[in-house]
Amino acid sequence: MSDQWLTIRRELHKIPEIGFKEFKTQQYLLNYIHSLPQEHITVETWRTGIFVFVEGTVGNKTIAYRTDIDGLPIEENTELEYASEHDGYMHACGHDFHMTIALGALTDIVIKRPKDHALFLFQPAEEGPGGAEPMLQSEPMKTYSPDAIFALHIDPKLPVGTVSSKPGLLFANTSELFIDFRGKGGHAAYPHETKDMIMAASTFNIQLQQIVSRMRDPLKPAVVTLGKMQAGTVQNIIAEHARVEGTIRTIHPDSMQLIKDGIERILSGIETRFDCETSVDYGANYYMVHNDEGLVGQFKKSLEGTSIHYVDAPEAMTGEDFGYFLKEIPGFMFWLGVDSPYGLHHSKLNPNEDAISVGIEAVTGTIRSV
Ligand SMILES: CC(=O)N[C@@H](CCC[C@H](N)C(=O)O)C(=O)O
Repeated sequence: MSDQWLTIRRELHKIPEIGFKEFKTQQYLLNYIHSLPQEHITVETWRTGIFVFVEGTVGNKTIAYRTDIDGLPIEENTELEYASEHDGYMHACGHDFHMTIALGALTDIVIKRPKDHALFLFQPAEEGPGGAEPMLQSEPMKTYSPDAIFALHIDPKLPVGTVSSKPGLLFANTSELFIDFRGKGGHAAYPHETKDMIMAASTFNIQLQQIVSRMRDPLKPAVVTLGKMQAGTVQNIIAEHARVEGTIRTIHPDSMQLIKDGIERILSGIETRFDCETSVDYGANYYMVHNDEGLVGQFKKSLEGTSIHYVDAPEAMTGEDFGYFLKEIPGFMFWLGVDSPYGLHHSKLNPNEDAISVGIEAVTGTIRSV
C-alpha cells in the first residue's frame, strides 16, 4: 500500500476530536482536499464537516459516499508510536480509517473521473450527538440531492480482504440514556438521616436489566447497556447525587417505547423507595440502518473479478446515524474487515492498515458501478 495513506491515517489517528469539535480534523482534511486538482470539484464546509462534489464526465446521477470523522472520549492504550496526542480521546471506532479511505477514493475519482457525479460527505459527530440528521437537512445536501448513498465501517472480527453486508436491516435503532438521582446526602455514620443516591442508582441498575429479561418479547431483540456511573465525593459522605449513562438498542418499532416506559416506571418506584428525585434524558436517538436490496446486489456484483471477498453479514445491535441518510436516500452500508484482536470502542483497537487499500478499491469500484 502507498506510504501516503499510511501517513495520512497515522496523522489523523493522532488528533481524535469529539462530535462537532473536529476543528483540527476538518482543517487537515481541507488541506489535503485543496491539494487535489480543483477544476472539477466544489468544496463546501458545513459546521465541522465538509462536502466535496466531483463533476462526472456525463453526470446523469449523483452517487454519495459518506465518512464519519469524530473520535471517542477514551484513553488510548495501544502504545503505538502514532498513538493519540489528545489525552482522553482516541479513534477507537476506526473513523481515522474511514477518513483515509474517503480521501483515497476521492483522489482516484478526481484523477479518473467517472461518468456520474460523486459527492463525498465528511460527517461530524457520528458517536454523538449525531451529525447525519442535520447534515441531511443542510442546504448543500438539498442542492446536490444524491440518487444513492453508501458508507463503510471497519470490522475487527473480519479478515483483511473481506467485506460484508446484507439487504434490509443491518444496524439497530438507538437511544442514549442519561439519568440523575438527587436526594439528601450526609454523614456516613448516620445513614438513617440521609437518602443514599449510590443505593438508589445501584438498585435502578439491577432492575433495569429486568426490562429486557422480563418485559420485552424474547423474539424482539433489545439491549440496554450502562457504560458510565458516577456518584459521591469521598468515602465517608453519603452521596447526594448519582448519574448513570447508557444506551438502548432495539430492532422492532414498538420496542424502544416499551423500554423507555419501563425505565420510567422503575424510576418512579425508586423515587418512592429512596425519597429522591430522578430526571431522565434520552439524548441522541438514531434511526436503524436499513440497506437497499438492489444496491447491495450491485455492490456484490462490483466486487466480482476483484480480490475482495464478500460474505453475508448478520444483523448487529450497533447504531449508526447513517441510518438517517438511508431513510431518505436509497443506499447501503458495509463492513470492511480489519482483523484486530481488540474490538470497536476498545482502548487497544489496532486495525490492520492493509485494509485501507481494500477499502479504497471497494469504494471507488462502487462509485464507478452503482
Ligand atoms: C458504529 C458504532 O459503534 N456506533 C455507535 C453509535 C452510538 C450512538 C449513540 N451515542 C448511543 O450510544 O446510543 C454505537 O455505539 O453503536
